[in-house]
Amino acid sequence: MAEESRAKMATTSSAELLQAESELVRHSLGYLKSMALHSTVKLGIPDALHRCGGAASLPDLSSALALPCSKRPYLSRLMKMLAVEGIFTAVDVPAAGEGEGAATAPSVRYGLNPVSRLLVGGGVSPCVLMGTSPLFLEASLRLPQWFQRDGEGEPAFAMAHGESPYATTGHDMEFNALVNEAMGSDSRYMAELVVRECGEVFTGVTSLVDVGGGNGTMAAAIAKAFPHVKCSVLDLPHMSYKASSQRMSQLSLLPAT
Ligand SMILES: C[S@@+](CC[C@H](N)C(=O)[O-])C[C@H]1O[C@@H](n2cnc3c(N)ncnc32)[C@H](O)[C@@H]1O
Repeated sequence: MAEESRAKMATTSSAELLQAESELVRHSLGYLKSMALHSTVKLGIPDALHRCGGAASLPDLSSALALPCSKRPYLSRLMKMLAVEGIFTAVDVPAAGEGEGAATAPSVRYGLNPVSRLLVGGGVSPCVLMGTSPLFLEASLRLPQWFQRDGEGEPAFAMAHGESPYATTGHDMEFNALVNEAMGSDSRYMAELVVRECGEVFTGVTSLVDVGGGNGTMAAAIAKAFPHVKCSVLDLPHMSYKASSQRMSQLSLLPAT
């Protein structure tokens, strides 16, 4: 062991060393929290809880998800982790009856909270899937090299994939759909808030252009709520515009060249 490390260990208590080591392990595996959230969306857990009335015991949730019996015990770990992270609620259900004669063992019911409710019925699930997509994860692994290069230089995504995310959406249709759905789902949710909370900013406005307006979700919501505003969306030609947006007379689409 290097002299310096030995000196450090001599001045640090065993409890502190154990705590420090467990902090490092916790942070090194921190990406598993993102992957647990990714699994939640892929497995359809928020929708399953919603179908169960908003909360369910583990056996009921397993049945609703139609998981193979061999995997059911692991659902408990996943749900416990997600509840600790604030994605679901966890309520202890005490045993019915006492001692040996108890009719049921103590159990836990997991339920939706404001965070996981955003994932019901699709909600903003596409944002979770985009954030945890392999292309973005690979880009994040380029961060050390990005720091080592002088100047602003290429962003980490371009270092990993040789082009910007919006160039990739031009030829990778799966990634294009992922990005469009993520942006659209976020805009749908944000549009509601913008219209409800910030309506006064459109007073006196007769037209607007949403530059980089994606699939036109935000512009369509503004056009619908404020019929006096003529809205245009400028975006790259391969963005898939919502059919409903195209039908609105005061909304036009301007493909960028
Ligand atoms: C972060 S997304 C925002 C999407 C949209 N505002 C929304 O909330 O759904 C950025 C948008 O900018 C668009 N974009 C990127 N480069 C562009 C360019 N050179 N000209 C026009 N739009 C561009 C992308 O296609 C993408 O839709």
